[in-house]
Amino acid sequence: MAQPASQHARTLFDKLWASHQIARLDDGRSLIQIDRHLLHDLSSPQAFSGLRQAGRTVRHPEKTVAIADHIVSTDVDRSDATVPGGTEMILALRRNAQEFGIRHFDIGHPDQGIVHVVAPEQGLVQPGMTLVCGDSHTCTLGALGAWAWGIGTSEVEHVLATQTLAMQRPQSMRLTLDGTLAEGLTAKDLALHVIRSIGVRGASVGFLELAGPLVTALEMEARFTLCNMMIEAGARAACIAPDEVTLAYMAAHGRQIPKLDEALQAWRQLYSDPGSRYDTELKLDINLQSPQLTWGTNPGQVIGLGESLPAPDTSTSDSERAVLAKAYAYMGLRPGQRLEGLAIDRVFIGSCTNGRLSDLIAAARVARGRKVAASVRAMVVPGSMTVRREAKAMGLDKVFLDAGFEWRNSGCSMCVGMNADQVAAGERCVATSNRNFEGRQGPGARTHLASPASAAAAAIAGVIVDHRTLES
Ligand SMILES: CC(C)[C@H](C(=O)O)[C@@H](O)C(=O)O
Ligand code: SF4
Repeated sequence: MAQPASQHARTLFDKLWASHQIARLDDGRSLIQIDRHLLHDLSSPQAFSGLRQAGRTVRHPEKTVAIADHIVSTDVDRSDATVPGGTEMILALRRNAQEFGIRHFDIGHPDQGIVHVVAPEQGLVQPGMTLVCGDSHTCTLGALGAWAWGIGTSEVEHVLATQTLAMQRPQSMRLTLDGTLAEGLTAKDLALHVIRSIGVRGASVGFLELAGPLVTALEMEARFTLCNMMIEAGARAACIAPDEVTLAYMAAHGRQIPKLDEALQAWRQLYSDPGSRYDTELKLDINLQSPQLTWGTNPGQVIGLGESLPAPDTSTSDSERAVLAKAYAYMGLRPGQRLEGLAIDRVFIGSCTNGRLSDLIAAARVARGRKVAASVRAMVVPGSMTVRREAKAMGLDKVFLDAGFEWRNSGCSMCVGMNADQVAAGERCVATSNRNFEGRQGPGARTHLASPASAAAAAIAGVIVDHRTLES
């Protein structure tokens, strides 16, 4: 029988909740202190309009940071011009940041990029913080031991005005990952495999702690990738307790944090005490041997290379059958087929999932000295201009350009069909991003989510292929 949770043993979430709860409200909710608020071009203009209409102002501009990323052009000689309606939003964010005195990583800023890439790079996320942004992939930032989650537009307005949020204490869960990853597989393969295993609602909680040997073995950037994908399993926030890997990252990126040395010590207390229990506990024993890619239209429809696409069986319900049939029709695939050898048209390497330096290094390892297939248009979009600069200093720009990849400026780009970077209807794209929903990369676009190495290999081969057969 399971041991009852010890009275005093607290989970990481218990600690984060207790240290940010500033009041209990009569309706059963609690008022939570928000340490950092990130804004982007797409989800903030409406919130500012509401704020103005209510005659309010920004309570803590110094805790608020704005970043232009979703709608911006990624052309190397870009301006504010982008898709219809987009420029207005870029200008609105600029105006709002200026008027309320908010630091802004605008187009042209040397460190502009995707909000979830820029924030940790610039030391804007710290272990133990509460951090919110009007964006579901804010869960990425919990990799540093922060409680970071995505909020809606009315909540954005509330945080702007008060630097707090009223909320019910959310359900919490710990997912422990144990086992092995074969050589050449990455956090992206692991994340896709986890979502395949537990389903797109398998971790539908407000707070998910990721733990276990497979998690702690990951480098910091790989942890961002894993946490980033957990919203696709339903988790609003995903968090990894700070350890030496986290603290080394903070020592490098948090130099402007006052009393950093003391902070580094304090962050060591942010872990789940032995004997503490989450509302739900789940453990996966993983033995991953092949690259994982999505074949369908949600991030749980994943297959390992070497496997055949699933056919409905006797245990499949009618509604599941309908979902499968729709995904197959949209993707132009059939049960029993394999992904290897499937011809592709586009490759996208970037996004807040896999647009960091280590991702570009992994892709370049495959691309070096090779050529993108004539039938493929492939682009590399660094997650931030900082990443772009660092990659360039390593000569990666040259590797990609020589191979025939486009080497673009930073932004959300082809992860989301909201700027000029889109996949045409019927085209098949291998993408390192996190969502493969119908129309996500453009109406009728067919997306296969994959790791940077898998994406680079597909660009070279012109078909889906196991990158380990190419790597030099
Ligand atoms: C547009 C934005 C609000 C959205 C999100 O919430 O995640 C986007 O970033 C995404 O990845 O779908
Ligand atoms: S890169 Fe994609 S997932 Fe990330 S914030 Fe931008 S649109 Fe959302």
